[in-house]
Amino acid sequence: MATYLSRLHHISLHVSNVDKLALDLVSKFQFRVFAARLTAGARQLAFRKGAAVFVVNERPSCGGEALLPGHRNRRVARSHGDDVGPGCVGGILYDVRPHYSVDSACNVCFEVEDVERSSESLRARGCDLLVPPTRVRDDCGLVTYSVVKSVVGNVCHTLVDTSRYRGPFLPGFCDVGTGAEEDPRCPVTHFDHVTYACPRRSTAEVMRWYERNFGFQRFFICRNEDVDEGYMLDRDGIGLRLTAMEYWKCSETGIELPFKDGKDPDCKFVIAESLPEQGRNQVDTFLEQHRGPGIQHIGLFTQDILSTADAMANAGVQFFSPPAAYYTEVGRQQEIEEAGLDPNALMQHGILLDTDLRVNGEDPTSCSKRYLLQVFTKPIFSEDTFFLELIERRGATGFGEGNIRALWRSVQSYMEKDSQEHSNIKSKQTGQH
Ligand SMILES: O=C(O)C(=O)Cc1ccc(O)cc1
Ligand SMILES: [Fe+2]
Repeated sequence: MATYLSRLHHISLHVSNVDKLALDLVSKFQFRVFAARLTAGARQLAFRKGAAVFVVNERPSCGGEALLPGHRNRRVARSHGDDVGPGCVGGILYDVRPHYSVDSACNVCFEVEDVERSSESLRARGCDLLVPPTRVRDDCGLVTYSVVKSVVGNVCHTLVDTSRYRGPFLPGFCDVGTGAEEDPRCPVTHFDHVTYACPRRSTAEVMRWYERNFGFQRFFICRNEDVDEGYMLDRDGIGLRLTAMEYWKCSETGIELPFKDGKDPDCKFVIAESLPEQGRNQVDTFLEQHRGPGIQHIGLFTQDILSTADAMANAGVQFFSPPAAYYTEVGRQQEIEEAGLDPNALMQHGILLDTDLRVNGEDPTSCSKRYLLQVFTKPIFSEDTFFLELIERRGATGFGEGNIRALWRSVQSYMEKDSQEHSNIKSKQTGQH
């Protein structure tokens, strides 16, 4: 039996400069820092927007962790079944310190009911358990966690059971909430999806790993998608294979969940692989600059993409725009207006609209339109690697073909046209560090 994941708990990023990313998350992306763990050997900050939580960890800039104070303590912390008082632990908690030379989003942490049982069954299935079940406690209670290595590049999954913990986040983190209200202009509620960039011909193995170990289920992005090949975009300059999976179906769990309609918002996982025919592309660039497969982007679900993009852009977030012709294509203005939106407002921030026509029930003459609105931010680290996406779903639950093409083009045209200028800027930035 695969391990049952209750929900996504947080996603962690490992960066060389926590302060820079913290500033971006707070001042540009409107996240709020709410918990921190600052010890001699670890800097870990937690940021929240709705149910979307990022933990930002500082990675050593050189030499690896042997140089860090607290290293010996960390070993003690990791022995099976130890109770760890977080005050005495210098090293990083709830994750492994990645031996990685570039900034990276590389841990998707899941809440599970029984860390010990889940870890044991993952180990029995041949998974690489990087941290065995470990208990951490403070005045607010107890948490158990373990860390398992994913089959995708440097990605790991922390499994955590917080059912016996009452504090603001996790033991060892102190509350640094400022008490500020959420910005109503940015109604981001949760992580919508995580997209992996993977090498050619690796999708099937990745899918099998997640099916077998976490019970993920494949879902089709498009009706004409091939079961074995996935959704292939291999014409018009696009060379992309996409395959999508979700980690559970709400309807099948039969469990009462705390969200509004009784369903936790589920986070989907998308595997992106580049196809060779159309030349070098954004997935190849990711693999090269990230130095291996990993999380390429994360979709933030917003209830209002226009006001979110507007507020974020005013705060300095840069978005990719599709080629200008996108908004003047035949029928596009009408499509946007029919969705009750202003074409100029969408164009201002490069927001894309996809329409999905659904037959209502048995009656083929009764159709309703479902809309999907998306925009990609420019990469948030100094390499052309990880970025965020805003996504608003008005009834549409999957991904739209039109938007995937336009998203692809919006990134591709930036990479191609600006490659020279961009690499100059990047080398200047790197020089400044
Ligand atoms: O549509 C989405 O949100 C996707 O995540 C699909 C996608 C994946 C990778 C790309 O480089 C471009 C588009
Ligand atoms: Fe996406």
